[in-house]
Amino acid sequence: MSAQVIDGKAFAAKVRGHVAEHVARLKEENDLTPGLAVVLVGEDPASQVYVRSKGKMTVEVGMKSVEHRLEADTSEADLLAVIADLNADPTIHGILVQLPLPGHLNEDLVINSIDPAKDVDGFHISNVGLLGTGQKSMVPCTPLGCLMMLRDHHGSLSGMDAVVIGRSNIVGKPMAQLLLGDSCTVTIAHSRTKDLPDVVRRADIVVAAVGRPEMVPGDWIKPGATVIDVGINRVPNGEKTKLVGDVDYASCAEVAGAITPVPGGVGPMTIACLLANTLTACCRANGLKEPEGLTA
Ligand SMILES: Nc1nc2c(c(=O)[nH]1)N[C@@H](CN(C=O)c1ccc(C(=O)N[C@@H](CCC(=O)O)C(=O)O)cc1)CN2
Repeated sequence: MSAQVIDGKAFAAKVRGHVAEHVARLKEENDLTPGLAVVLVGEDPASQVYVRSKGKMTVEVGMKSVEHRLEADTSEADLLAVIADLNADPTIHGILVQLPLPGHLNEDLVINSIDPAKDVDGFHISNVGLLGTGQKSMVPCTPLGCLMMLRDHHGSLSGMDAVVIGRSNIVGKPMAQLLLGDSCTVTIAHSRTKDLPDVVRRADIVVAAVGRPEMVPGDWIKPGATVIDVGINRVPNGEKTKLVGDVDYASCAEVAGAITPVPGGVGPMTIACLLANTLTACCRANGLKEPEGLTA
């Protein structure tokens, strides 16, 4: 068997197209422009690339884009002051602090200082609680992107066995909540899980989010299962480097029914969902109907 490749790049372009249509309508009918502010502290090269892409795509869908680039040694008080200003700015509907932050900054404190209604990353403790209790919240972008691809591929996920490998607050835990919300039977597996290969072999849906290059081989995958690879690992490739996921693509693609590639799978959906969340936040802030199909 050779798996169907789920093209995240094409799907993300479609999502951004829907967002752009809604943004144009908001402008025409309500004289409103959604605004997204991205805060970057320090000079991490990968973060700089992601922040540049976010700004470019924000403008491409017709939204207002604001960037705050702060020195790596910025104090917590100064960072909190930037966030407080953005919280108070009525033209800004979404605020995102690019992670990881330099080690001297308390990530939880910083994230929880963002107005939960503008927390388009869905990392604020209030949004975590709302998602966990099945209430309307801002949903973290990467898991939301995975859910959209799964719904698009399967239609209903009800009754399916899903295994999420990884228990991070940013991906693993919210992914499990979303799958539960769609009535999957969900297992969260991690580094201490006993008999991990057997646990994964039971799954109709495998979401790999461990951050270990090519950790999941094809013989862990149930024939026909859907494999969503969240990993983005840069590994040596001769004199250069290449990107690989958390699953061994070649062997998993032989067994799976469908699989996301790396690059071009989950990654592009992260930024598309960030734009979708900013649009949703703008609609909620103004008491307008939310766009359909762009949130959980
Ligand atoms: N505040 C946040 N910080 C971080 C998040 C996040 O969602 N919010 N996620 C990641 C980084 N990230 C967005 O910020 C991100 C990662 C990867 C991609 C992507 O499109 N990847 C491409 C490959 C890109 C490459 O060549 O390096 C792909 O998979 O095809 C987009 C966004 C950590 N920080």
